[in-house]
Amino acid sequence: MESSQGDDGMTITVKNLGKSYGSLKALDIDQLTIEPGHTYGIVGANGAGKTTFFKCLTNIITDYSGEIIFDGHDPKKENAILTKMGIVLDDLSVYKDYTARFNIQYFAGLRGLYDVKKVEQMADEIGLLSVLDRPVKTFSYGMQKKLVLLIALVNSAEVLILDEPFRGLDQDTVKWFQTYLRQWTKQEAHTLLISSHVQSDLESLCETVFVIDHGRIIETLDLTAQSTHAYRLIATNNDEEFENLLASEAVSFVKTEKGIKIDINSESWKKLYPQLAEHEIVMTSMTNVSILDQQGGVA
Ligand SMILES: Nc1ncnc2c1ncn2[C@@H]1O[C@H](COP(=O)(O)OP(=O)(O)OP(=O)(O)O)[C@@H](O)[C@H]1O
Repeated sequence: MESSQGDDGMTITVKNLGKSYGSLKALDIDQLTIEPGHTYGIVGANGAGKTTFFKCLTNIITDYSGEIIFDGHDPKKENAILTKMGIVLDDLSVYKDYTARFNIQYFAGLRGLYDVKKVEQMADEIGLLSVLDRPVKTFSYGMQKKLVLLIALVNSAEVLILDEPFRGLDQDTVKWFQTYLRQWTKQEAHTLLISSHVQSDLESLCETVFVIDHGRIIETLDLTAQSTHAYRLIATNNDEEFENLLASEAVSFVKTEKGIKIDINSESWKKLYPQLAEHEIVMTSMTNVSILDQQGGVA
């Protein structure tokens, strides 16, 4: 088994990972590596297997087949390795009868780390300072979400695993956490793995995105490599003529329900674009296509 030492961060390798609920195969991942110091997203439809995957990674689910290895350590046998991880799952499992401050102290104390000033400053910035001494059961969903995120962030983790971390948060708080995470991931050896149904969250935070479908990783998108492409959905006054022109000039395109998808940075499109007027083709709309909608690219 491979092993890395010191402060180089943690490599997570997944091999032949399988998890079933009764007859339902919820997870079936052949091979996947999470490199230290990188940022990863995971996308997939409801029920695709994201939470199950995160629960296996964090040892909440242990009856999986195959292996998950952290720097040569099997977390099922050596669960101390999990103290290097900060985890936020959607079920908000904290001690609800106790105060927010107790929960922060308790979970941070498990790692022997607790910087009161840092915690209070962060709590202040996200509007939790005045309620730190209230029992968590009196918190709204959003306040509880802020608390579990705060706990994950103050714990000086090397790896953050965040399942839908921004669901239920207001826009200002989402921006605060995104800014914090961007700074956090810039520090060497910090690794982020995040799921979100909001594509812009992943685009702004992740270098690599795994697409999961029925428990399988069906695609791995390199968002850094795709940044040179700029896909647009274009509608015109005469789509049929427009498509003929694109085909005759060898401009790659995909016809979708919402319009004709084109990489407007491609050389062939740049050459064709000035000719549209000659052919009496007028663009009636042009909208951005998210990178994560570009799976499979342009034909
Ligand atoms: N405890 C459980 N018992 C039985 N089936 C389960 C259980 N947990 C999850 N499943 C099933 O496993 C599959 C994967 O669920 P999972 O929660 O991992 O999906 P997800 O991608 O996180 O979905 P969502 O985006 O809706 O949160 C689904 O078909 C789900 O119904």
